[in-house]
Amino acid sequence: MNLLIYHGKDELLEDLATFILKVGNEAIAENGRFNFVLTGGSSPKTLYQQLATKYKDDLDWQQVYFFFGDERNVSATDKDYNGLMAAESLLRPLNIQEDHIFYVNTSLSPVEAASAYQNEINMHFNGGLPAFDFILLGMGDDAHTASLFPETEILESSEVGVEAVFVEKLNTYRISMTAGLINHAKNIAFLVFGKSKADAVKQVIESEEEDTTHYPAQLIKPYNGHVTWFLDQEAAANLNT
Ligand SMILES: O=C(O)[C@H](O)[C@@H](O)[C@H](O)[C@H](O)COP(=O)(O)O
Repeated sequence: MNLLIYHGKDELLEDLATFILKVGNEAIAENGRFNFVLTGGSSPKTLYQQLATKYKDDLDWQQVYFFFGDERNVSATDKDYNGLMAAESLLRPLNIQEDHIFYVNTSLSPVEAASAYQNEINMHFNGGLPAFDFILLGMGDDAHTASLFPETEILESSEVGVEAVFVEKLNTYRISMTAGLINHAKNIAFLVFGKSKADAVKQVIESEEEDTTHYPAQLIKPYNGHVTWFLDQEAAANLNT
């Protein structure tokens, strides 16, 4: 695990963008495509905007295939739809062709949407192991990541796939990649800002005992890849390092 702590957001975003571009250029050079999983939430918006402007010429974006680590059970036109935020801040500005963007089809029921998404991923990887080149993750102040929320059944899943998750405290369904699918990625980066996340960051990164039920982000341990934490000083405030 790499732990990068930044005083300012600008430097953090510059380093994270540079990391994404490095992995992307290597993936395209090696395989002719870059399989990139986006996160939702508010933290990545500025990063996405910068990738689409400041860094638009630093990667052959038309060779990138975009996926989502999770999606809310709302219409694709709803402001809370992760795909819409990404489309507005990154995908449309870069004119990414539609068949290179894998949105979760929330017009289906959550279970059907999860199954359909898993099938799309399996087809994209020709039925082979779905090992994404890069998965960007956020983390909530309850240590959830993607939609791996505390005390939800998906945390027990041994599947390498996508599942519907009923999140009690939100009283709604989410569709999420499982930890097993995320952990097959070659590169994983957490992007975590702010004081409200400091306790969760400490529990996930430094606690002695593993308690994945209450701190699900602890499940993220890539089998063959690397996980890097991009933290601002506030989110890292409670760490001993
Ligand atoms: O659908 C989502 O909301 C995300 O996938 C979720 O896992 C997010 O990354 C965290 O909730 C952090 O969200 P913020 O970046 O808004 O703090």
